[in-house]
Amino acid sequence: MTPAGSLLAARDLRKAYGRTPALDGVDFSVHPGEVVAVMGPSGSGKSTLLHCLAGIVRPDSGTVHYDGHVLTAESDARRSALRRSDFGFVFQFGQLVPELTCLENVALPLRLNGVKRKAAETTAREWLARLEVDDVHGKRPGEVSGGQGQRVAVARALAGRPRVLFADEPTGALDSLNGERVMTLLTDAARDTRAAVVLVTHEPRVAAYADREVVVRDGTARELAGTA
Ligand SMILES: Nc1ncnc2c1ncn2[C@@H]1O[C@H](COP(=O)(O)OP(=O)(O)OP(=O)(O)O)[C@@H](O)[C@H]1O
Repeated sequence: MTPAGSLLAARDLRKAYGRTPALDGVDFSVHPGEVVAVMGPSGSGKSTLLHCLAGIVRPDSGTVHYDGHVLTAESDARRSALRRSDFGFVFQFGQLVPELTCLENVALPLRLNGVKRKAAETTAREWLARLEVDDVHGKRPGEVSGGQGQRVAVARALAGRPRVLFADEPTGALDSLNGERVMTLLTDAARDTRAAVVLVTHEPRVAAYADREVVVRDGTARELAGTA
């Protein structure tokens, strides 16, 4: 069972790395179009939770439901396919392919999902414009600034119209002005497309863009009062 209306929900997730417990009975859910911030101190289990929710890491016990699938019961191949078709990812660093232009980077996930080159590049151009970086089409990631590169990464994550966007410290490498702009563009675009967003951050000013905040501490999660 998943909470009514939720798109992605986890129940009683537990995960240890050897003798180090990372998750110790975590419940979590997110609705379509909702942005949920996952906060907590360093080492509290935020990234592990994100990786379990996205089907990258298999928890030791507990379940993850996604849109009628029990993600935790699916094969590795099926979880990879779902990740490619339904999920988008934005990380702090190094996610663009250095040999490709920014336009090709944004078009890449669409191409991998079978979209023809021309259509993929048209969509990629629209997303680069939406993220206010339409001047970097022909440049490679090494030739653009950190803020521009992060906007390209957000464009790439959203261009495939993911139903869930996973963002792990998406502004961690940016100055505060760039960070705020990226968060505004990211959350506006996600809300427009009704994507659910799982946003891992340790910065309250980034979490402020979320509809709800969940705090992970010592492997357990609780709702931050007043944000639900
Ligand atoms: N691959 C791994 N192998 C061993 N231990 C790990 C691994 N990944 C995480 N851990 C441990 O699990 C716990 C939770 O780590 P996790 O990365 O989920 O925390 P976090 O809240 O995301 O931390 P940070 O904010 O520093 O990124 C920590 O004690 C960490 O050392």
